[in-house]
Amino acid sequence: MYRPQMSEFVITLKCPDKPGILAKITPFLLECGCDIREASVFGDKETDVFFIRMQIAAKDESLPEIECGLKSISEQLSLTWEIHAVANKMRVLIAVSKFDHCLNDLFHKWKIGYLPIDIVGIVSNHPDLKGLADWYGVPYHYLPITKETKADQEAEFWRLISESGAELTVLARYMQILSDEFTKKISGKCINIHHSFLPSFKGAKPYHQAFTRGVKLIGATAHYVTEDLDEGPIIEQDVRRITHAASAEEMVELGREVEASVLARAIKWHAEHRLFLNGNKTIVFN
Ligand SMILES: Nc1nc2c(c(=O)[nH]1)N[C@@H](CN(C=O)c1ccc(C(=O)N[C@@H](CCC(=O)O)C(=O)O)cc1)CN2
Repeated sequence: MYRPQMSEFVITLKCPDKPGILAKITPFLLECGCDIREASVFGDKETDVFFIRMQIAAKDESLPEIECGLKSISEQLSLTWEIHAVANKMRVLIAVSKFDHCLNDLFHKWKIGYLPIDIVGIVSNHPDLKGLADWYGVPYHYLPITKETKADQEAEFWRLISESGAELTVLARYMQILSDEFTKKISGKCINIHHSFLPSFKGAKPYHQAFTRGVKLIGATAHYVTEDLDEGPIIEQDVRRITHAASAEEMVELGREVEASVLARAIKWHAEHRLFLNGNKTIVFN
Protein backbone atom coordinates (compact mmCIF):
# COMPACT_ATOMS: atom_id res chain seq x y z
CA MET A 1 0.00 0.00 0.00
CA TYR A 2 1.39 3.48 -0.86
CA ARG A 3 2.44 5.36 2.30
CA PRO A 4 3.50 8.99 1.67
CA GLN A 5 6.73 10.19 3.37
CA MET A 6 5.71 10.97 6.97
CA SER A 7 7.84 12.88 9.48
CA GLU A 8 7.44 13.08 13.24
CA PHE A 9 6.64 16.37 14.98
CA VAL A 10 6.03 17.41 18.60
CA ILE A 11 3.25 19.91 19.24
CA THR A 12 3.10 21.63 22.63
CA LEU A 13 0.08 23.72 23.63
CA LYS A 14 -0.94 25.68 26.69
CA CYS A 15 -4.20 27.61 27.25
CA PRO A 16 -6.78 28.66 29.83
CA ASP A 17 -8.69 25.50 30.77
CA LYS A 18 -12.22 25.14 29.40
CA PRO A 19 -14.41 22.31 28.02
CA GLY A 20 -13.81 21.22 24.42
CA ILE A 21 -10.12 21.95 23.89
CA LEU A 22 -9.23 18.46 22.66
CA ALA A 23 -12.55 18.38 20.74
CA LYS A 24 -11.17 21.22 18.61
CA ILE A 25 -7.62 19.95 18.17
CA THR A 26 -7.94 16.23 17.43
CA PRO A 27 -10.50 16.48 14.56
CA PHE A 28 -8.29 19.16 12.98
CA LEU A 29 -5.26 16.86 13.12
CA LEU A 30 -7.37 14.08 11.55
CA GLU A 31 -8.38 16.44 8.71
CA CYS A 32 -4.65 17.11 8.12
CA GLY A 33 -3.99 13.36 7.79
CA CYS A 34 -1.90 13.17 10.97
CA ASP A 35 -1.29 10.01 13.00
CA ILE A 36 -1.10 10.67 16.75
CA ARG A 37 1.84 8.68 18.20
CA GLU A 38 1.76 10.08 21.79
CA ALA A 39 -0.61 12.39 23.65
CA SER A 40 -0.30 13.80 27.17
CA VAL A 41 -2.55 16.34 28.86
CA PHE A 42 -2.71 18.04 32.27
CA GLY A 43 -5.30 20.49 33.59
CA ASP A 44 -3.91 22.40 36.58
CA LYS A 45 -6.89 23.07 38.82
CA GLU A 46 -4.89 25.58 40.91
CA THR A 47 -4.06 27.83 37.95
CA ASP A 48 -6.84 26.72 35.53
CA VAL A 49 -4.24 26.22 32.80
CA PHE A 50 -4.41 23.27 30.38
CA PHE A 51 -1.24 21.69 28.95
CA ILE A 52 -0.98 19.35 25.96
CA ARG A 53 1.93 17.53 24.36
CA MET A 54 1.30 15.52 21.17
CA GLN A 55 3.77 13.60 19.04
CA ILE A 56 2.37 13.17 15.55
CA ALA A 57 3.37 11.73 12.19
CA ALA A 58 2.45 13.96 9.26
CA LYS A 59 3.24 14.36 5.58
CA ASP A 60 5.99 16.99 5.21
CA GLU A 61 3.81 18.94 2.79
CA SER A 62 1.05 19.15 5.45
CA LEU A 63 3.14 21.29 7.80
CA PRO A 64 1.93 24.69 6.46
CA GLU A 65 -1.70 23.48 6.77
CA ILE A 66 -1.07 22.29 10.33
CA GLU A 67 0.61 25.57 11.34
CA CYS A 68 -2.17 27.61 9.74
CA GLY A 69 -4.82 25.56 11.57
CA LEU A 70 -3.02 25.87 14.91
CA LYS A 71 -2.83 29.65 14.43
CA SER A 72 -6.61 29.73 13.89
CA ILE A 73 -7.37 27.51 16.90
CA SER A 74 -4.96 29.52 19.06
CA GLU A 75 -7.01 32.66 18.43
CA GLN A 76 -10.23 30.86 19.47
CA LEU A 77 -8.72 29.29 22.62
CA SER A 78 -6.00 31.84 23.56
CA LEU A 79 -3.51 29.03 22.94
CA THR A 80 0.24 29.35 23.00
CA TRP A 81 1.76 26.59 20.89
CA GLU A 82 4.97 25.35 19.31
CA ILE A 83 5.70 22.66 16.73
CA HIS A 84 9.10 20.97 16.49
CA ALA A 85 10.42 18.40 14.02
CA VAL A 86 11.72 15.39 15.96
CA ALA A 87 14.60 15.11 13.48
CA ASN A 88 15.94 18.53 14.56
CA LYS A 89 18.41 17.92 17.40
CA MET A 90 18.46 20.59 20.11
CA ARG A 91 21.70 22.66 20.15
CA VAL A 92 23.20 22.51 23.65
CA LEU A 93 26.09 24.43 25.26
CA ILE A 94 27.50 22.84 28.43
CA ALA A 95 29.27 24.78 31.20
CA VAL A 96 31.64 22.99 33.57
CA SER A 97 34.27 23.77 36.20
CA LYS A 98 36.65 20.97 37.30
CA PHE A 99 34.33 17.98 37.95
CA ASP A 100 34.11 15.74 34.87
CA HIS A 101 31.59 13.03 35.82
CA CYS A 102 28.50 14.80 34.46
CA LEU A 103 30.22 15.99 31.26
CA ASN A 104 31.67 12.53 30.64
CA ASP A 105 28.22 10.95 31.04
CA LEU A 106 26.58 13.53 28.75
CA PHE A 107 29.19 13.00 26.02
CA HIS A 108 28.64 9.22 26.19
CA LYS A 109 24.84 9.47 26.13
CA TRP A 110 25.07 11.94 23.23
CA LYS A 111 27.29 9.60 21.22
CA ILE A 112 25.07 6.53 21.73
CA GLY A 113 22.00 8.56 20.70
CA TYR A 114 20.23 8.52 24.06
CA LEU A 115 20.29 12.33 24.11
CA PRO A 116 18.62 13.88 21.00
CA ILE A 117 20.95 16.88 21.09
CA ASP A 118 23.93 18.45 19.35
CA ILE A 119 26.61 19.58 21.80
CA VAL A 120 27.83 22.82 20.18
CA GLY A 121 30.49 23.67 22.75
CA ILE A 122 31.86 23.51 26.26
CA VAL A 123 32.40 26.62 28.41
CA SER A 124 34.57 26.47 31.51
CA ASN A 125 36.27 28.74 34.01
CA HIS A 126 39.04 26.13 34.26
CA PRO A 127 41.24 24.45 31.58
CA ASP A 128 41.03 20.98 33.22
CA LEU A 129 38.40 19.37 30.96
CA LYS A 130 39.72 20.53 27.57
CA GLY A 131 41.18 17.10 26.85
CA LEU A 132 37.79 15.46 27.23
CA ALA A 133 36.17 17.95 24.84
CA ASP A 134 39.03 17.51 22.35
CA TRP A 135 38.51 13.72 22.45
CA TYR A 136 34.90 14.24 21.36
CA GLY A 137 35.82 16.97 18.86
CA VAL A 138 33.76 19.62 20.68
CA PRO A 139 35.02 23.24 20.88
CA TYR A 140 36.24 24.16 24.39
CA HIS A 141 36.00 27.78 25.50
CA TYR A 142 38.17 28.55 28.52
CA LEU A 143 36.70 31.62 30.24
CA PRO A 144 38.59 32.22 33.50
CA ILE A 145 36.72 34.27 36.09
CA THR A 146 37.59 36.49 39.05
CA LYS A 147 35.37 38.81 41.08
CA GLU A 148 36.76 41.67 38.98
CA THR A 149 36.17 39.98 35.60
CA LYS A 150 32.79 38.32 36.32
CA ALA A 151 30.77 40.78 34.18
CA ASP A 152 33.14 40.51 31.21
CA GLN A 153 33.24 36.71 31.55
CA GLU A 154 29.43 36.49 31.52
CA ALA A 155 29.31 38.80 28.46
CA GLU A 156 31.62 36.36 26.65
CA PHE A 157 29.52 33.41 27.91
CA TRP A 158 26.39 35.10 26.50
CA ARG A 159 28.17 35.80 23.19
CA LEU A 160 28.98 32.10 22.88
CA ILE A 161 25.35 31.16 23.60
CA SER A 162 24.13 33.58 20.94
CA GLU A 163 26.74 32.83 18.26
CA SER A 164 26.57 29.04 18.71
CA GLY A 165 22.77 29.11 18.36
CA ALA A 166 22.51 27.18 21.63
CA GLU A 167 18.85 26.52 22.48
CA LEU A 168 19.75 25.10 25.92
CA THR A 169 22.59 25.87 28.33
CA VAL A 170 23.51 23.17 30.86
CA LEU A 171 25.40 23.86 34.10
CA ALA A 172 27.10 20.48 34.59
CA ARG A 173 28.70 21.21 37.97
CA TYR A 174 29.60 24.74 36.85
CA MET A 175 30.56 26.27 40.20
CA GLN A 176 29.80 29.91 39.55
CA ILE A 177 26.71 31.84 40.64
CA LEU A 178 25.21 33.54 37.58
CA SER A 179 24.17 37.19 37.85
CA ASP A 180 20.49 38.17 37.96
CA GLU A 181 20.83 39.83 34.55
CA PHE A 182 22.32 36.68 33.00
CA THR A 183 19.71 34.37 34.51
CA LYS A 184 16.91 36.54 33.11
CA LYS A 185 18.40 36.21 29.61
CA ILE A 186 18.50 32.39 29.82
CA SER A 187 15.23 31.93 31.72
CA GLY A 188 13.64 28.57 30.89
CA LYS A 189 16.64 27.60 28.74
CA CYS A 190 19.26 26.78 31.39
CA ILE A 191 19.35 23.59 33.49
CA ASN A 192 21.57 23.08 36.54
CA ILE A 193 22.41 19.89 38.41
CA HIS A 194 22.51 20.52 42.14
CA HIS A 195 24.19 17.83 44.19
CA SER A 196 21.52 17.49 46.88
CA PHE A 197 17.83 16.52 47.14
CA LEU A 198 16.46 20.08 47.07
CA PRO A 199 15.15 21.98 48.94
CA SER A 200 17.65 20.55 51.39
CA PHE A 201 21.25 21.83 51.33
CA LYS A 202 21.15 24.67 48.81
CA GLY A 203 24.34 26.49 47.88
CA ALA A 204 27.95 25.41 48.14
CA LYS A 205 29.22 22.05 49.51
CA PRO A 206 25.84 20.27 49.95
CA TYR A 207 27.51 16.91 50.73
CA HIS A 208 29.38 18.50 53.64
CA GLN A 209 26.10 20.04 54.83
CA ALA A 210 24.47 16.59 54.55
CA PHE A 211 27.34 14.94 56.47
CA THR A 212 26.95 17.44 59.30
CA ARG A 213 23.18 16.75 59.38
CA GLY A 214 23.69 12.95 59.55
CA VAL A 215 21.41 12.15 56.57
CA LYS A 216 20.68 8.54 55.47
CA LEU A 217 19.88 9.55 51.88
CA ILE A 218 21.92 11.70 49.49
CA GLY A 219 20.48 12.98 46.26
CA ALA A 220 20.64 15.17 43.19
CA THR A 221 18.24 17.67 41.65
CA ALA A 222 18.06 19.02 38.09
CA HIS A 223 16.29 22.36 37.95
CA TYR A 224 15.87 25.40 35.74
CA VAL A 225 18.22 28.19 36.74
CA THR A 226 16.76 31.40 38.18
CA GLU A 227 18.31 34.33 40.02
CA ASP A 228 17.40 32.64 43.31
CA LEU A 229 20.22 30.13 43.86
CA ASP A 230 19.02 26.51 43.58
CA GLU A 231 15.38 27.65 43.87
CA GLY A 232 14.40 27.23 40.21
CA PRO A 233 11.59 24.89 39.01
CA ILE A 234 12.55 21.29 39.74
CA ILE A 235 12.68 18.96 36.71
CA GLU A 236 14.04 15.63 38.07
CA GLN A 237 15.40 14.23 41.33
CA ASP A 238 16.73 10.95 42.69
CA VAL A 239 18.33 9.62 45.87
CA ARG A 240 20.81 6.98 47.01
CA ARG A 241 20.92 5.33 50.45
CA ILE A 242 23.99 5.83 52.64
CA THR A 243 24.87 4.66 56.17
CA HIS A 244 26.05 6.44 59.29
CA ALA A 245 29.60 5.39 58.33
CA ALA A 246 29.75 7.48 55.15
CA SER A 247 32.15 10.42 55.20
CA ALA A 248 31.50 13.59 53.19
CA GLU A 249 34.16 12.42 50.72
CA GLU A 250 32.37 9.06 50.31
CA MET A 251 29.11 10.94 49.72
CA VAL A 252 30.86 12.92 46.95
CA GLU A 253 31.98 9.64 45.35
CA LEU A 254 28.58 7.96 45.72
CA GLY A 255 26.83 11.06 44.41
CA ARG A 256 28.58 11.21 41.03
CA GLU A 257 26.39 8.53 39.41
CA VAL A 258 23.07 9.90 40.66
CA GLU A 259 24.01 13.48 39.64
CA ALA A 260 24.88 12.33 36.13
CA SER A 261 21.76 10.19 35.64
CA VAL A 262 19.39 12.88 36.96
CA LEU A 263 20.96 15.55 34.73
CA ALA A 264 20.85 13.36 31.62
CA ARG A 265 17.14 12.58 32.08
CA ALA A 266 16.34 16.29 32.55
CA ILE A 267 18.21 17.24 29.37
CA LYS A 268 16.56 14.42 27.39
CA TRP A 269 13.08 15.48 28.47
CA HIS A 270 13.82 19.16 27.69
CA ALA A 271 15.21 18.25 24.27
CA GLU A 272 12.11 16.13 23.57
CA HIS A 273 9.84 19.06 24.56
CA ARG A 274 8.35 17.05 27.44
CA LEU A 275 8.74 19.85 30.02
CA PHE A 276 6.39 22.74 30.71
CA LEU A 277 7.07 25.57 33.15
CA ASN A 278 4.07 26.03 35.46
CA GLY A 279 4.82 28.90 37.84
CA ASN A 280 7.64 27.77 40.12
CA LYS A 281 7.01 24.14 39.18
CA THR A 282 7.36 21.99 36.06
CA ILE A 283 5.10 19.53 34.31
CA VAL A 284 6.95 16.46 33.01
CA PHE A 285 5.25 14.41 30.26
CA ASN A 286 7.69 11.52 30.22
N1 LIG B 1 21.87 32.40 39.57
C1 LIG B 1 22.16 31.09 39.71
N2 LIG B 1 23.41 30.64 39.48
C2 LIG B 1 23.69 29.31 39.64
C3 LIG B 1 22.71 28.42 40.08
C4 LIG B 1 21.38 28.93 40.29
O1 LIG B 1 20.44 28.17 40.63
N3 LIG B 1 21.14 30.26 40.09
N4 LIG B 1 23.05 27.09 40.36
C5 LIG B 1 24.50 26.93 40.63
C6 LIG B 1 25.11 25.59 40.90
N5 LIG B 1 25.45 25.50 42.31
C7 LIG B 1 24.88 24.43 42.93
O2 LIG B 1 24.32 23.58 42.25
C8 LIG B 1 26.36 26.37 42.98
C9 LIG B 1 27.52 26.76 42.34
C10 LIG B 1 28.41 27.63 42.97
C11 LIG B 1 28.15 28.12 44.25
C12 LIG B 1 29.13 29.06 44.88
O3 LIG B 1 29.02 29.41 46.04
N6 LIG B 1 30.11 29.51 44.05
C13 LIG B 1 31.11 30.52 44.49
C14 LIG B 1 32.49 30.26 43.86
C15 LIG B 1 32.93 28.82 44.10
C16 LIG B 1 34.24 28.53 43.34
O4 LIG B 1 34.78 29.45 42.71
O5 LIG B 1 34.69 27.37 43.43
C17 LIG B 1 30.64 31.88 43.95
O6 LIG B 1 30.08 31.91 42.80
O7 LIG B 1 30.92 32.87 44.64
C18 LIG B 1 26.99 27.73 44.90
C19 LIG B 1 26.10 26.84 44.27
C20 LIG B 1 25.26 27.48 39.44
N7 LIG B 1 24.96 28.86 39.38
